[in-house]
Amino acid sequence: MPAPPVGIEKIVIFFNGKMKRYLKFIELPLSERKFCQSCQQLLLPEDWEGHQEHRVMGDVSTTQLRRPSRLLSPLENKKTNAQYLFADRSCQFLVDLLSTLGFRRVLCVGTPRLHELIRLKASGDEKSNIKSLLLDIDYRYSQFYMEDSFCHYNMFNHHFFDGEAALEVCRTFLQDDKGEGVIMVTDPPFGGLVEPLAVTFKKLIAMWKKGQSQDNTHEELPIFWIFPYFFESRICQFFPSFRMLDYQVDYDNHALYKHGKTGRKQSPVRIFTNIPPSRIALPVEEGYRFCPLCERYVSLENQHCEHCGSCTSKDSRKWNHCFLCKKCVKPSWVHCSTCGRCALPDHSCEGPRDGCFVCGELDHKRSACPKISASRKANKAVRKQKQRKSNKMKMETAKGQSMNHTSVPKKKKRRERVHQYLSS
Ligand SMILES: C[S@@+](CC[C@H](N)C(=O)[O-])C[C@H]1O[C@@H](n2cnc3c(N)ncnc32)[C@H](O)[C@@H]1O
Ligand SMILES: [Zn+2]
Ligand SMILES: [Zn+2]
Ligand SMILES: [Zn+2]
Ligand SMILES: [Zn+2]
Ligand SMILES: [Zn+2]
Repeated sequence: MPAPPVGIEKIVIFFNGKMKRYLKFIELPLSERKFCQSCQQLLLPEDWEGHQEHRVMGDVSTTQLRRPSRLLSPLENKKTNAQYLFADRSCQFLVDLLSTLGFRRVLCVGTPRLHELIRLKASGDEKSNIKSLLLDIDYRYSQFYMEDSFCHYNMFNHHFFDGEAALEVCRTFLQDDKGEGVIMVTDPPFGGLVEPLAVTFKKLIAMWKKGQSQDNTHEELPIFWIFPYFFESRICQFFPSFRMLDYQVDYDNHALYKHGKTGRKQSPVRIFTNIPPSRIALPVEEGYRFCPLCERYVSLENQHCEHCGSCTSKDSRKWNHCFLCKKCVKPSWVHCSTCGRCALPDHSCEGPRDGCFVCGELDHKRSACPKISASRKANKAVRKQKQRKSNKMKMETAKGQSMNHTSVPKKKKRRERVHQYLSS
């Protein structure tokens, strides 16, 4: 028998069961293209009978197939872990930014809507031919993508559900072109712990590094980590080269929004990155300006403090400089002479202290204290992570149920912290 042409094994892998179904599906006339909303599944004529009592949508167009994040309903099981999808404005901003910065490959970790917009642009515009690989735990997406553009993945323990073949897809993607022109963009569930995520991202960075030539050893894999601003100290503890941008990431279905004075929605979500902020222009028409002293774009309300020497606001409100604390503080805080620092006016000076029990700072709790040994906490998180069965999560997601990674008391604590930040 003649030897198969080079690469045939790879092609065979692509045409697995799911893909065969997809190819059959797009061959169907429009009137026979159905999607079961109850089961979140594309239906072939032989499946129809089993879904008679379900909510079935007909005439699924090619345009709809190219935007699975609109066809699938976002997972909304838990407030802290819901699938928050980018609003068009933010998604468009990200794609334009990636293109302006000259990236040719984007590893999308938990960003299905960004992945699909990149692919849409690439198919419609010859010039912007950016490739994208999506890693996500939401298995429903496997119906719409080949194995070279989607891997079923758990970002909390760096697990590829389809084993070595999927890991190889990711490795090739990161190491292609000697690792040049690639960026990782991630938007993890906000209820997730920073430590296991950081451990995972370091593994992806190491994978990318292995494809680098020897003389590039000091280079870093460019990353956009999208997360609420109040995790800044935690993220920078693991990735000291990261800076937080002022850009407010908007979502279609975000529970943490609150209305600002202008009536405009204020999002607490920001971009953390190791790309110099001076290279990232934020849209002036959306209320950002360039601060020549800080050499970065900031929101209009974020004023440059001459005493601190920087634009100090973290939450896009105007912060005030306190000469006693020698730093800028949130507008809602006043200096308390009993405590010797700024705090909310209704804090209790006696009784249990607000803020951190370890270092006394008011802007974080003990659990987020940068002074507690990072390694001790990371080890604890990894131990906890190991205890969780990865297949439990696989089953839960397949059923569209909870994607819960944290114990109940921890989650409750985190929700309280989020609330505390948003109401101060
Ligand atoms: C906050 S949403 C971000 C979606 C993004 N804003 C978008 O529009 O493309 C979190 C994403 O991470 C995925 N996700 C949740 N838990 C995950 C896990 N353990 N491993 C990998 N992905 C996960 C969800 O399915 C979801 O797509
Ligand atoms: Zn059904
Ligand atoms: Zn400034
Ligand atoms: Zn100041
Ligand atoms: Zn003060
Ligand atoms: Zn006090």
